[in-house]
Amino acid sequence: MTYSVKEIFLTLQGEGGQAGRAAVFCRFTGCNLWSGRSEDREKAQCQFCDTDFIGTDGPGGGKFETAENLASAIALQWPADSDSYSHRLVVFTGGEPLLQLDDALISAMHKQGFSVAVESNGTIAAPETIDWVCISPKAGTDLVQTSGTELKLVYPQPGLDPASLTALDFKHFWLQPMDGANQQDNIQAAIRYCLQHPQWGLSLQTHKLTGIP
Ligand SMILES: C[S@@+](CC[C@H](N)C(=O)[O-])C[C@H]1O[C@@H](n2cnc3c(N)ncnc32)[C@H](O)[C@@H]1O
Ligand SMILES: Nc1nc2[nH]cc(C(=O)O)c2c(=O)[nH]1
Ligand code: SF4
Ligand SMILES: [Mg+2]
Repeated sequence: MTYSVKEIFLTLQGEGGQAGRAAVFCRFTGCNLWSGRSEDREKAQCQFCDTDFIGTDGPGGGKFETAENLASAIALQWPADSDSYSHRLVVFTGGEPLLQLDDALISAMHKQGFSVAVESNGTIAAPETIDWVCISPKAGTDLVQTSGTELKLVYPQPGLDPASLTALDFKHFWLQPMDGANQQDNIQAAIRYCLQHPQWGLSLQTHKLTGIP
């Protein structure tokens, strides 16, 4: 299949349980919960997105005809230093990566020596061979992927109480303050919630604090 990619870049994972780790990010084009156009935001199922995932015009973006071609483009971003080989990590995100991430691409990344992580909204089942599954549920949508490595809830979301998620099969539970107009209030609210509900930890978007991509 042909993969549509907005951008590919090396950075530090900014969020969740792998925050601080070097990773190549592959951001796929397109999402099933929003068109990505500002004029459609009010009627979208997900209205707080902080990301441009339209088109293939970002750094390293484009159309990739095969899994092997895309895997090679991702691997080229990793530092050449041989000591770093065992730490190879790719994070597939978007947009919604599970619209495109398939067994062929996961397998091609494993052949290149990469651990494979995904950031998904949980409305599409994740292939079982993914090494690190981060699910970030969205209010008013059907959660299909109810297990994984970490559940990262953008907080607060009217209509989605964290307590309704705590019985799901995840190793880690994070509250990530919603970025936007009320960010400072949202950070304080998330801190208060974590203090009272210790199953939850705080996930700050550290790449925004440091100004890296
Ligand atoms: C842009 S999304 C792409 C992956 C996938 N579509 C999803 O929603 O999980 C990457 C991460 O950013 C989070 N996110 C998006 N907008 C945000 C915002 N305004 N504040 C905090 N986190 C946000 C998402 O919940 C998700 O965990
Ligand atoms: N540094 C960095 N970490 C991230 N973790 C999740 C991201 C995403 O947009 O999916 C993201 C991102 O865009 N940048
Ligand atoms: S589901 Fe993810 S990519 Fe899609 S609009 Fe929401 S935050 Fe953005
Ligand atoms: Mg992001």
